[in-house]
Amino acid sequence: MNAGETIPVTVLGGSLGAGKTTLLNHLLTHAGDRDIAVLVNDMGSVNVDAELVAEESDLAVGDGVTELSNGCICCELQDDLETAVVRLARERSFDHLVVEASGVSEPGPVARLFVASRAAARYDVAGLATVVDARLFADTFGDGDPDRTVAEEGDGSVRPLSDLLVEQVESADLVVLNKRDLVSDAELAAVRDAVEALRPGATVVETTRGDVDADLLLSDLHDPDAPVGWRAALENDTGGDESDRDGHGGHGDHDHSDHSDHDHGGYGDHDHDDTTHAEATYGVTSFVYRRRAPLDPEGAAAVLGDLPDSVVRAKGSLWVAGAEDVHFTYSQAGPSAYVAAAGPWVASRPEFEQDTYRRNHPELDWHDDHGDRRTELVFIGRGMDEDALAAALDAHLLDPGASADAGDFPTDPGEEVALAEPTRERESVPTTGAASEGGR
Ligand SMILES: Nc1nc2c(ncn2[C@@H]2O[C@H](COP(=O)(O)OP(=O)(O)OP(=O)(O)O)[C@@H](O)[C@H]2O)c(=O)[nH]1
Repeated sequence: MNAGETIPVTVLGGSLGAGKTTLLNHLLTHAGDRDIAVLVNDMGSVNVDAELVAEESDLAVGDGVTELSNGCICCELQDDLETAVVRLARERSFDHLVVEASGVSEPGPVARLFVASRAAARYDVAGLATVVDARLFADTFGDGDPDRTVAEEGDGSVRPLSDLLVEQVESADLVVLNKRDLVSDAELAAVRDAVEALRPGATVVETTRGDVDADLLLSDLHDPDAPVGWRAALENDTGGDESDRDGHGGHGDHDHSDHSDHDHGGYGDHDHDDTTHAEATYGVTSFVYRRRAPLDPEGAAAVLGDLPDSVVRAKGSLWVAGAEDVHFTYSQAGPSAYVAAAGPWVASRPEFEQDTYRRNHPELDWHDDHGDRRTELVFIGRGMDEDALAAALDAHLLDPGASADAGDFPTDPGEEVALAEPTRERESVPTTGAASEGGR
């Protein structure tokens, strides 16, 4: 590398036991004459992964492989990671850096480190690769063994594995469907469907024991502008002309403004996002439910806490009666669904703040009466009964200002409550190969 040149970085993510270390070893033994530096993060105090990688590749820890232990690099080890990568670039010359994030790290924040820190001057993100345990994914989003749908976070708390799987796929440029040998063709097709829906446009490859093509993995795959599935649906939808968004034109038989026979400010629709590759290729559809009216809290919680299995992912904003100043966000992935208080609506802030905000965000969808208050949810799934889903939510629409008790909904910014969550038992979480393959 010449002075001043940046080093490409590939961030490797994936759930616990998905096969990241196996893939890394495959990569190191098939790297040809490339000089690859590897940075491995492991959750335990002993960095098992670094040792395994070093062992199999004849590299000593501290030589080609640098270890960071005792934490998750997306949160408490960010500073260490930054220091380590800057030091690495100073002390050694190499062609490519691969960072293996622990199985519970979110790859996004790790990648951002290389864009927005001291490391940015030395590195360029070439891609985010997510290794998916195809077996685990099929189980989590298929029939679902609830005991397996839990992962432990760095701080010792638990969160549904399904959430993490979804996030790791959503941010990937390359999705490696590993453990091909443990799924049937039909299961693999279903996993591909879901992955395509969550991350349209990502490159998807199938591997056994991480036998990924080194050239592909190390190539420049990163598209920072490629939106994740749900965001793509939302953006495609809001990108339409105003008449579409008002439900007065455009999407013909998918326009459900007639579900709300009372006037909610003339803003009710339910549109297909019919532009995605996933839909054309895999029969995966998404649609946006958007209403300018508050939802009855209890009814909304009942519907959104028990979505049909056909929905793989749902996400968006909620306007909830009884808490009309709180902008709620909603996120569902497989068997888990959460509502969080994101803070006040812009329309609930003092007027001068509203003006400033709107000046700085001209794209903000603003309604004369309701400001930015809205319910706007995108649903991604296979074979969804969109009419039934829209009707189920419409049944709980109230008039703006209607009194209601928002009882269980969170109100402090950042506070989150579960509308649905899988069984939270730690002992069945696959943390090693033996455990992840047990019970199959
Ligand atoms: N059957 C099968 N087993 C695999 C495959 N790839 C990896 N494994 C096994 O799965 C287990 C976990 O693989 P690792 O490479 O350690 O996974 P990891 O993602 O690095 O795991 P963590 O670091 O704990 O997150 C090991 O026992 C591997 O031998 C595969 O394609 N098929």
